[in-house]
Amino acid sequence: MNNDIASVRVSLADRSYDIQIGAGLLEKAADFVAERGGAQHVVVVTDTNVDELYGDPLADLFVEAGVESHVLVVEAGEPSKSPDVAADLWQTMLDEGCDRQTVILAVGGGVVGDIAGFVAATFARGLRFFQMPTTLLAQVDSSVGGKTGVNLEGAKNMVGAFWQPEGVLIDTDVLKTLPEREYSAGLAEVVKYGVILDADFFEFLEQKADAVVARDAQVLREIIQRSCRLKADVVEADEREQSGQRAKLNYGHTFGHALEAATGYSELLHGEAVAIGMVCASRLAESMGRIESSVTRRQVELLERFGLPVAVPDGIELGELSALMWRDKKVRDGEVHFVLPTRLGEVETVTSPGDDAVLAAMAG
Ligand SMILES: NC(=O)c1ccc[n+]([C@@H]2O[C@H](COP(=O)([O-])OP(=O)(O)OC[C@H]3O[C@@H](n4cnc5c(N)ncnc54)[C@H](O)[C@@H]3O)[C@@H](O)[C@H]2O)c1
Ligand SMILES: O=C(O)C(=O)C[C@@H](O)[C@H](O)[C@H](O)COP(=O)(O)O
Ligand SMILES: [Zn+2]
Repeated sequence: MNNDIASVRVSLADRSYDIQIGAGLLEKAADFVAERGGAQHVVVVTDTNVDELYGDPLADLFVEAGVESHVLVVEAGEPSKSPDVAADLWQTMLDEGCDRQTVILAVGGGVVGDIAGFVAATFARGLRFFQMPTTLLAQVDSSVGGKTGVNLEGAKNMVGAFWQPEGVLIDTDVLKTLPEREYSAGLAEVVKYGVILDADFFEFLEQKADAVVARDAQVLREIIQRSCRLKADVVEADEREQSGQRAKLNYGHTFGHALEAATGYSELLHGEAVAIGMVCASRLAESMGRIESSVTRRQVELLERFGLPVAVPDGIELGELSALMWRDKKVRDGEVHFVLPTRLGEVETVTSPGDDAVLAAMAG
């Protein structure tokens, strides 16, 4: 194992925690939770793919550490982020004798992290919770910041809670087994950070694009650390999305979530929908005269280089997408709010730009 561990602190008063990033950290999982959680009983929530790859070594680690553990496995994929699956997990935990001393460890991608976090926030009115993200998307985004929840039909993440983990352990080695399409999906959220917060980071991604695609270990580690720091800064400033700052992290998501809902959460991956959504949002900003066309062009080129889609797929009715946007959590006083770029590295929120402009942005 490479002992070089990077650490990112998320400072949230009594809810502060560390994100540890390094190669081979999976083998520290049991100690990481036991040291912080003082845990005697850990419920590991994971999915079928991750369990197949990492379930056995993980279970051995808990035995060696003398910590009793149960593994609860959900079906891999977005449909598992549902109220029904949450209810199954609550019931199983009750049947297994879980109580308020039980600690939950999410091991998987954003689906596992979001549903395990939601169960942690709600079972017995709240359990201690840790994240071990295993997709790039989860390592750069979903494991940090405490948004947890499930989808309703036609409305993404509509039921949930803010519930911070008490620690996040990121083993960059597990990305070696991540399928190409899932790796690309994670890169969409990485590009997002460059557009909304950090033009230098965007340029770094452009310059290192080949190394990024090749999953170069050093570049990956830098990307994960910088992304976690950028997200932590936003979460520290606006933990519960009240002041408008956290809404920046939603760039591309008003279009993206509508795309995911319109396709039944099964055709497009979240990162793919966000990639298309960012291009739609940028085009919308361009049509309103808010940015130069080069801002959109550079996003399109980088997203394509990373193997991501940049246009609404054929067969999706644009009017239906537009209607689904009214279920966005950023709707206030009957107005849809879009996060739009003002230049690379900066965004602002714009209220109801008009249906025609929104439809035109999606049409391309
Ligand atoms: N809470 C947040 O702040 C936040 C942020 C961004 C996204 N999200 C949510 O995250 C979800 C998407 O997460 P995701 O992209 O990680 O998808 P995912 O959790 O579905 O994981 C993608 C796939 O990769 C597999 N997998 C996971 N780790 C693997 C590994 N190391 N090797 C091989 N296969 C592996 C999984 O089994 C799954 O099939 C969406 O529901 C999205 O809404 C939440
Ligand atoms: O952490 C946040 O805040 C984000 O917006 C990050 C997004 O990438 C993520 O997809 C999030 O789950 C979207 O949140 P929602 O509030 O729009 O459901
Ligand atoms: Zn997202």
